[in-house]
Amino acid sequence: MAKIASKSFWYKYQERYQAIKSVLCVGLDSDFSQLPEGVKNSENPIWEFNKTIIEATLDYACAYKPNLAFYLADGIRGLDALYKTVEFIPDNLPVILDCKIGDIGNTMNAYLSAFFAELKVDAITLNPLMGSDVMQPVQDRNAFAFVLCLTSNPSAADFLQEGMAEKIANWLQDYPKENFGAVIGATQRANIKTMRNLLTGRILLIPGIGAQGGDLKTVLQEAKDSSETPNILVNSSRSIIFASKGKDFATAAREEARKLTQEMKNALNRGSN
Ligand SMILES: O=C(O)c1cc(=O)[nH]c(=O)n1[C@@H]1O[C@H](COP(=O)(O)O)[C@@H](O)[C@H]1O
Repeated sequence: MAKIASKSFWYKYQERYQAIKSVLCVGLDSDFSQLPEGVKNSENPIWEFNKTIIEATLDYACAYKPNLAFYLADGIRGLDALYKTVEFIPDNLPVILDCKIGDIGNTMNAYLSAFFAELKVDAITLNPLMGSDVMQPVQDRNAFAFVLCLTSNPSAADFLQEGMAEKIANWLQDYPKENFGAVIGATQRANIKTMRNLLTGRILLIPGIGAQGGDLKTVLQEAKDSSETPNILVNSSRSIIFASKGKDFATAAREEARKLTQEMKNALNRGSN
């Protein structure tokens, strides 16, 4: 099995953070139905939109996270947009494909070939419900996955009550931090600190601020690691990319990314004083 040759997600994240001190992950949830009217008539609307959004937000992004669902929903054209998007993002910015996969070994290997060898993303999101079968192929390739641990949706409480989130966090301790991070939803306010303590040294991907209502300052205070790097990525999708649906969508996205990055820097600095 070919190992991932390029610099791994873990190192790309650390270097990008040190270079621009931003923990912002721009979510490319480029839902065709939500695109500005002016873009919808182009040959490949999602690609045209993404290119403009990436150019507008590049200075503030620590990482990008396209969500596979929105590309599949636009058929072959959407997949073409996804390939073009991943290729367009500069190599020093890590790309996380949000695909939430988790399956038996040979199926996992097919997914991993598709995403790491063909599409060439730096990391994926992974659903651990099937057990360790889903983790080993990632580690064997020296790839990187964010394991769903405590999600941002309302029904995540079902798993919390069963102690699943803590179980997954404890289970992760047997796997290298260079290969596995964890997803912790920003809406899980009461549990973020506990999860961070169980996941020391690991990169946490935190979705759920903005449109889903998670509180940015609390999240940053509780989720940041005690090391030199906060080891967090705070994802925002709709509130950035659809900040405006008019002709000014690129400047509106840039302004939203700038504002969020500044708010995050302030909150992180305040915590360290
Ligand atoms: O894995 C994810 O990224 C994810 C996990 C989770 O618990 N909650 C969650 O919202 N997400 C994803 O994060 C993004 C959130 O988008 P916004 O609510 O528009 O910022 C979407 O792509 C979701 O699929």
